Amino acid sequence: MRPDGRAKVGILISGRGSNMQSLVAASRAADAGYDVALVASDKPEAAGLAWAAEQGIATFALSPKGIGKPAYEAAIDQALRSAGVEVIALAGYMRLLSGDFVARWRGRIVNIHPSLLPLYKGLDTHARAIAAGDAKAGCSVHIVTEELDDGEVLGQAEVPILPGDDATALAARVLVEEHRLYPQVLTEFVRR
Ligand SMILES: Nc1nc2c(c(=O)[nH]1)N[C@@H](CN(C=O)c1ccc(C(=O)N[C@@H](CCC(=O)O)C(=O)O)cc1)CN2
Ligand SMILES: NCC(=O)N[C@@H]1O[C@H](COP(=O)([O-])[O-])[C@@H](O)[C@H]1O
Repeated sequence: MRPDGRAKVGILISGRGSNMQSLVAASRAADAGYDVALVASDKPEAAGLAWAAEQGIATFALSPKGIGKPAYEAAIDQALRSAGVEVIALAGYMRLLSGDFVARWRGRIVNIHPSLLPLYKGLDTHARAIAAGDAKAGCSVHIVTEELDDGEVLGQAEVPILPGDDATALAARVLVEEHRLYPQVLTEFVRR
C-alpha cells in the first residue's frame, strides 16, 4: 500500500480491454483507492495494450505459445512484481491461471465474469442464459481461486433478457453494467 493509501493494481487482458479502460478512468478519482501500475496481456496484439500505452501506463505482453504455462506465468508474475502491483484485476483475460499462480497471489486477484454466478461458469454465458429461457442475466465480480469462476462473489449487476435478444444484444446490455460495477467493486475491495 502506497503512503497515500492507494493500492497498485495490475490488469490482465486478452483483447479489446473496455473493462480495463473503465478501471483506468475510475482510478483517476481522488477517492478511487487505487492506481493502475501495469496492463499485461497474453496477446501482444490485444487492442487494449495500445490504448493503455497511449495513456502512459506501463504494459507487458507475452504469448504462452511455445513457452509453456509455468514459464509464461513466471514472466507475468515478475512483470507484476516489478511494477509493484499489489492487486490483480482480470478484465477479459481468457487464460486459466494455475493453482501455483493463484496461490502466490491468494485473495488478491479479482475477475469480472459475464453471468450471474454461480450460473453459467465458463464461456458463452449469454447464449446459455437465452437458451435456458431466463428472464434476466448480468455480470459478477468475484475473487479468483484455482477453480474457474468459483471464488467469493463481491458484486453483481442484473439486466433483463428482452424478447428477440440474441447473445450479441444481451452482451452489449451487460457490458454497460460491467463498466459501472467493476470500478465500484474494485474500490471497495482495495479498502477491505
Ligand atoms: N484460476 C482461474 N483462472 C481464471 C479464472 C478463474 O476464475 N480462476 N477466470 C478466468 C476468466 N474466465 C471467466 O471469467 C474464463 C476464461 C477462460 C475460459 C476458457 O474456457 N478458456 C479457454 C482457454 C483456456 C486457456 O487457454 O488457458 C479454455 O479453457 O478452452 C473460461 C472462463 C480467467 N482465469
Ligand atoms: N470469462 C471471462 C469473460 O468472458 N470475460 C468477459 O469478456 C469481455 C471482455 O471485454 P473487454 O475486453 O472489452 O473488457 C467482458 O464482457 C468480460 O465480462
